[in-house]
Amino acid sequence: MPSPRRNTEGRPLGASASSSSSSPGSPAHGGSGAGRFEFQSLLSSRAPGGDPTCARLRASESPVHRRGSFPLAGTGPSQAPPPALPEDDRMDLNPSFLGIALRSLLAIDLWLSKKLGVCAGENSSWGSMRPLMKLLEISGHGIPWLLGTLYGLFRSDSWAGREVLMNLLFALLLDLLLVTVIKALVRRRRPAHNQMDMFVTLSVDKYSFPSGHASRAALMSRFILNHLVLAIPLRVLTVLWTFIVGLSRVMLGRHNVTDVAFGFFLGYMQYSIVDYCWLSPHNAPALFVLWNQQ
Ligand SMILES: CC(C)=CCC/C(C)=C/CC/C(C)=C/COP(=O)(O)O
Repeated sequence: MPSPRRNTEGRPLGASASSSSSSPGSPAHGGSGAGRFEFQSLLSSRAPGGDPTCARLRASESPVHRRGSFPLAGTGPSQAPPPALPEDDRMDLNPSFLGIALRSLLAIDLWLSKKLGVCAGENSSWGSMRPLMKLLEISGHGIPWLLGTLYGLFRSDSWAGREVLMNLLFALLLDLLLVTVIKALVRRRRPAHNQMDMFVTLSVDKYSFPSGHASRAALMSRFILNHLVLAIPLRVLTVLWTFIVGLSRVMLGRHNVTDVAFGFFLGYMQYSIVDYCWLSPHNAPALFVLWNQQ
């Protein structure tokens, strides 16, 4: 029986290096061809009256299969059809609309975050603004807020003041806990252009989702607006500070935009939890007993 003709690398002719599995830019590798194919396949299987089986059949005719999985197939009518793909592969070729939307959002997020990361290094286009951004970083850091609250708590001589500060402490600890848990679960790496030169971090702070600074800023600002009587300009400044802290995280290259957006959402929701569980000498007398004894 004649053996198949081979090229100089010993591969059967028709099975070139670029056709085995995937190469950058090839459809199987997620190049533009693959994107187009996936989208067409998705449309045909979702169209009214569209037949998902047909979509799958079209998938088996795709360049991914011809070029990647079956290098010698398709050269004559007598050859057996290629074996069906495993279920997982078909799902990859035919992602849900939600999958495409999420991937697009992620791509926009990465692109925008990189564009906005203008203070990520000394040599970046706005590198001279880096010290100011780092000042904003310290203004939203957990340590000054925790130390300031503890100091206020021990110096306060009014019951109302102690109650507010006790809840502020609870809010800060809750924020630290939730951000740590989510970072450890999601494990999204910080952007590649970030320089890891942050002041006092926890081990989970190598992860970026969600932004702890953004959540703390949103939480603190809602707390302050609800519990301090401030003149309008100071209220505006408080809200402005929150947004500037969030923006500075992206400009410093510490975070992607979605990390900060989710951080704001988280901080906003955390205030609702704190407000709902508001600690007072009536519902948590043990916490206030320290001052009763003074
Ligand atoms: C009581 C205790 C464990 C305090 C630790 C305070 C601390 C080191 C907080 C970390 C703050 C920080 C660097 C957060 C990271 O913020 P991202 O905006 O970069 O996520």
